[in-house]
Amino acid sequence: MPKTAYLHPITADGIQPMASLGGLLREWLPRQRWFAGKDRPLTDLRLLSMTELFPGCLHLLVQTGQSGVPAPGGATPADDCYQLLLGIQEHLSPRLGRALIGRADFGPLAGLAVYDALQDPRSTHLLLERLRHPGTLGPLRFESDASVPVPAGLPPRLLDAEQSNSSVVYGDAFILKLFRRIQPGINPDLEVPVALAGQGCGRVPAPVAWFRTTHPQEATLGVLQPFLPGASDGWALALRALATGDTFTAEAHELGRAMAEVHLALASALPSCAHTDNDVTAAAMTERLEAAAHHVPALRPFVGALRTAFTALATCDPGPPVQRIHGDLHLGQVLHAGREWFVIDFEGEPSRPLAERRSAHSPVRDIAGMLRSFDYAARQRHPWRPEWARRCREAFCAGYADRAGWDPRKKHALLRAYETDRAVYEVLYEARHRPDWMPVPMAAIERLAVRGA
Ligand SMILES: Nc1ncnc2c1ncn2[C@@H]1O[C@H](COP(=O)(O)OP(=O)(O)O)[C@@H](O)[C@H]1O
Ligand SMILES: O=P(O)(O)O[C@H]1O[C@H](CO)[C@@H](O[C@H]2O[C@H](CO)[C@@H](O)[C@H](O)[C@H]2O)[C@H](O)[C@H]1O
Repeated sequence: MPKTAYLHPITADGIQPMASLGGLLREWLPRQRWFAGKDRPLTDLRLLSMTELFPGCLHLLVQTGQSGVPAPGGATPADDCYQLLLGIQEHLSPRLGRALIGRADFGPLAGLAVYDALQDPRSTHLLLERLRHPGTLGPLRFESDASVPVPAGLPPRLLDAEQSNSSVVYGDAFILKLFRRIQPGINPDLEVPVALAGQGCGRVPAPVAWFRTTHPQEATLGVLQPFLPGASDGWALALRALATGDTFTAEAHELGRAMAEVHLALASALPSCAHTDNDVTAAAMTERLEAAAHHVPALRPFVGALRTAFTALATCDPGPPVQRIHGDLHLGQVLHAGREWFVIDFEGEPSRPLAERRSAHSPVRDIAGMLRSFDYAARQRHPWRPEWARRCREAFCAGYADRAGWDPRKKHALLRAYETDRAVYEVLYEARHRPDWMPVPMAAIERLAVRGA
């Protein structure tokens, strides 16, 4: 039986348990795929809340402090909060060896093994049990859509994907996403699918249970949704088509239609009274470009030429009204199952503040995200296949136009500005997370700077 003495007393600022855990976590956190601040050393770690989920499993919210200048669009050094699930055992079973974070060598946890509880099927099983029984546990609130029964005993499987968060699949029937980087407020990945379900939009799996915290501030922590068995994501399908020499135009056309349907449903589900003028958007894009170029020197020679895309945006026709959108649309965010496209992960670009991600934007931003993704896919082949990407882009826009009633291809200035803004975001994203991928968005930067399309 694990010792639980470390839980008492927890001082108000959590210093007591953190003294034993801090050193271990400081080593482990920066190595996690979902840790966003890899560009700066982690210098401080503070406990914001700690709750015993069940014996031997702690739920933690920790605040990281980092020294150095944050990348643009990133968090300030003091305000990153992460959600952790830690297992504590005296004797860790060998099958959990890979989950070990370390053994505390002093303080209330001295001698105990601390490990990543998400890798422990016992913990993920008990987490589902908590979600199946709505209620309160310290600052945590477990809630559900009572009309959808979740059976007991579904076997858990932690997804081993390149993710910004962590997901556990239960019996190929449900998937739980545990948000890692926590910001105060409702997460759009809960808010938007709930609202779309209310509209009867079947393109987005509807949340069946979720949990949130009330301390230190209200924030969404995790969402359970139906799992689409046998689904393949758009990225895998596009790469497969490229490998076999197939076109992807029929799929891209259907995807365009599906995305237009989601946009139409979003506009009714979460109506927006905001009117953002193109010149305000253009100013924000210019600011992001300059900040990104400050951080990534390779962008600097292109700044002047790229800026012209934003100048043109400021004076072009206003385009479709702003509304709630997906916010980080790419081929990895769409799943093909049973001959239909589904859209997932409405969190928006993870590095942007939550308020910005929850505000209204032009739907062209999502369209540009998907167009960039076809380019990313085509560049995975050598020699790269520009014609393949061009056809997919055309087909996607044609499908979108069929359903939306307006044609993105006729909004050249808007599309160019949003595509440029997205490519700038991608340069930063790759610089921070996958430097080897930098040539992919940099090729688009060159194309957009030189040819303007
Ligand atoms: N409802 C679902 N059905 C099937 N697979 C899913 C579902 N939701 C997510 N996935 C799988 O989980 C992966 C990660 O989900 P995602 O929401 O994109 O997480 P993250 O925000 O961490 O990137 C997706 O790429 C997809 O393969
Ligand atoms: O899916 P996430 O919410 O974690 O989105 C982030 O990571 C994506 C990569 O996993 C990144 O997408 C970029 O790379 C994709 C290929 O791996 C490509 O299809 C996208 O077009 C490209 O933007 C995304 O930008 C980032 O927010």
